Amino acid sequence: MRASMLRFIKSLTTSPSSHVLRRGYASEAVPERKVAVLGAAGGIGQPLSLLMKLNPLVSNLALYDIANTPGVAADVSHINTRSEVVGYASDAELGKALEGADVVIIPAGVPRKPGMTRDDLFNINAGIVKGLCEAIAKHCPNALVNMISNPVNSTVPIAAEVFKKAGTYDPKRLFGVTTLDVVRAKTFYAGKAMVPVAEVNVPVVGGHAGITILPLFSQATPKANLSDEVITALTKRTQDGGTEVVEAKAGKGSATLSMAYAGAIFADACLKGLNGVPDVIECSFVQSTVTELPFFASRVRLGKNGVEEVLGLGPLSDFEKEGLEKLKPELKSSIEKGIKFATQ
Ligand SMILES: NC(=O)c1ccc[n+]([C@@H]2O[C@H](COP(=O)([O-])OP(=O)(O)OC[C@H]3O[C@@H](n4cnc5c(N)ncnc54)[C@H](O)[C@@H]3O)[C@@H](O)[C@H]2O)c1
Ligand SMILES: O=C(O)C[C@H](O)C(=O)O
Repeated sequence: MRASMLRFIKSLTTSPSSHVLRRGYASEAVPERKVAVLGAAGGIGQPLSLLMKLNPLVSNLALYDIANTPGVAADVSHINTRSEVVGYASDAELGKALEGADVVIIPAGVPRKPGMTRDDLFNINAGIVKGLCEAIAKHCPNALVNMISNPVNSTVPIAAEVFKKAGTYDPKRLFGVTTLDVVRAKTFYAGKAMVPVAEVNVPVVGGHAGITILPLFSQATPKANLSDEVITALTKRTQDGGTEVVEAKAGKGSATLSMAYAGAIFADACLKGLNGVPDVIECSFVQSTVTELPFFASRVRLGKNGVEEVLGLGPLSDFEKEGLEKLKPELKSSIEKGIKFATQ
């Protein structure tokens, strides 16, 4: 997945776009696909919009934000790639931004400052996500929704409840984006295992906050003989990856560039699945029966209708089994908090 993303970015800088459209993303003509980014002018939204503009699977790119959209849309629209870009700048234009969308990516909402947990964002972001999901239910109920806004462990259940209330809920079409946890786990593992990072695979399961993020380094490939101490340190660094960035940015927000990259990887996987590309697998926080919790992140096979199959956890080490049991109460309460907010 990562290699193909890098390939298409490279190809776009060296080839005319007509050439790019013939490249191997699908054997037949590349179908029309509309992607909407909600929160497109933000720290994540801007580089994510750029990356979606570079993606040859996208034919229409709708950029929506409540502030600064016209400048971002004008800027991105000048790039000579396939998609047509339209900016939508106010609540009144949200419906048009969403109409006909195949994939809706939501990075709208406030980010953390040092000392905050993701749950501290709940009071502001829950309302933002609820409003945007009500509009999705009305204007593009069949879209695949990629939820980036934090706290993901609660915003995904909020979205599910909004869609249920509107009668449009399809669990196959709602995704919490946890790809950044996988991106981090791969990078940190490659550094310790001394293996080429592009070849690394590490599933990350659970949720997207602190100890609910559970990287399964026992299943990492290429295999490496790492000590228990190193695995413990890698696990902690992956769980604290967001905080590492929040602290380094010292009050100027959280991860934006690595998140845009991760969001673009996940949206690309959704588009490939919709287009019928086989064996597209990414980790995501989805409705699940893998554990007793109603939502859980694990590897998911993507297809023409979104989630084709939620894959199981596979064999866990004792350390991972312990981590799994430890994360459940926190994840459960974050899910319940989201459901309560959306149903009250
Ligand atoms: N899932 C993840 O792995 C992950 C990673 C990084 C950040 N995040 C989360 O993503 C969110 C955005 O982070 P950021 O750094 O881009 O923040 P930001 O403040 O830079 O950008 C947020 C954007 O959302 C817009 N916005 C606010 N309310 C809106 C609404 N109702 N409709 C449309 N747009 C609206 C703002 O105008 C702003 O442009 C935060 O909640 C952050 O915690 C998640
Ligand atoms: O840490 C944050 O607040 C942002 C995001 O969830 C991340 O993992 O980087």
